[in-house]
Amino acid sequence: TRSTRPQRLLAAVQKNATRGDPRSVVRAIDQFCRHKEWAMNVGDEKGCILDSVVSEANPTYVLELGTYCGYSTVRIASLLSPNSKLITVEFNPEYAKIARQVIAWAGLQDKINLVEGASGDLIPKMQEMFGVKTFDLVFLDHWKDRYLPDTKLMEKCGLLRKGSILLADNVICPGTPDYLEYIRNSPQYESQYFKSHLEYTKVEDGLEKSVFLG
Ligand SMILES: Nc1ncnc2c1ncn2CCCCCNC(=O)c1cc(-c2ccc(F)cc2)cc(O)c1O
Ligand SMILES: [Mg+2]
Repeated sequence: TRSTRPQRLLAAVQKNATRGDPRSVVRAIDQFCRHKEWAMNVGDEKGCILDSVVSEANPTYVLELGTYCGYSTVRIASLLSPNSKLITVEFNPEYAKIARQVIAWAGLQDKINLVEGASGDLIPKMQEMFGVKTFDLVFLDHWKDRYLPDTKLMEKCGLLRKGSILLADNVICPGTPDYLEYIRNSPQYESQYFKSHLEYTKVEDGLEKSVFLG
């Protein structure tokens, strides 16, 4: 049977990237998506904004919601300091299978815990499963109608501390209107919009960075 797009993306990584070199994995995926087949990675343009937010935050504990093929997982983990951890949550087992291989190719499996399941089910279990108290940075890139309920759930579970950063992809395209409305009007957050483009296109999109004020 015909291969899937994630399988073809993984093949491009294994063909064009150097084992153990995360930046070459990121570059190989961007090349594949720009010249061969579009895929819903955060991409190179928004990826630079992601890099600057991660570098500035220098987080110890990172949560990513929505792994897909592991592009942003590898991109973030490549910037983390030695004792830090990234937990990434993926709902789709096919995506998770590919992401594990992309993460292994980058040589980052020791920094990354990929857990399969729905964010709404797993968020309440984060403390017991991984011994994490609070997350310093959360990257939201999963179902767009889960951004708001999962943010409220993280607040309720005490997973955010004063200064925790939420970085949300796709707030314009496909769009997360209820999340934007909430986070921009809540006195508990200080938000900033980084205007950019939908990955590999000229369509407007952007990242919303919000600092939890506690
Ligand atoms: N742990 C969990 N819990 C719940 N859902 C979970 C999950 N883990 C995964 N999912 C299920 C999310 C599946 C992918 C989410 N991302 C997206 O849907 C997405 C779509 C576009 C897009 C834009 C314009 C277009 F024309 C077409 C597509 C771009 C993006 O950057 C996107 O991130
Ligand atoms: Mg996205």
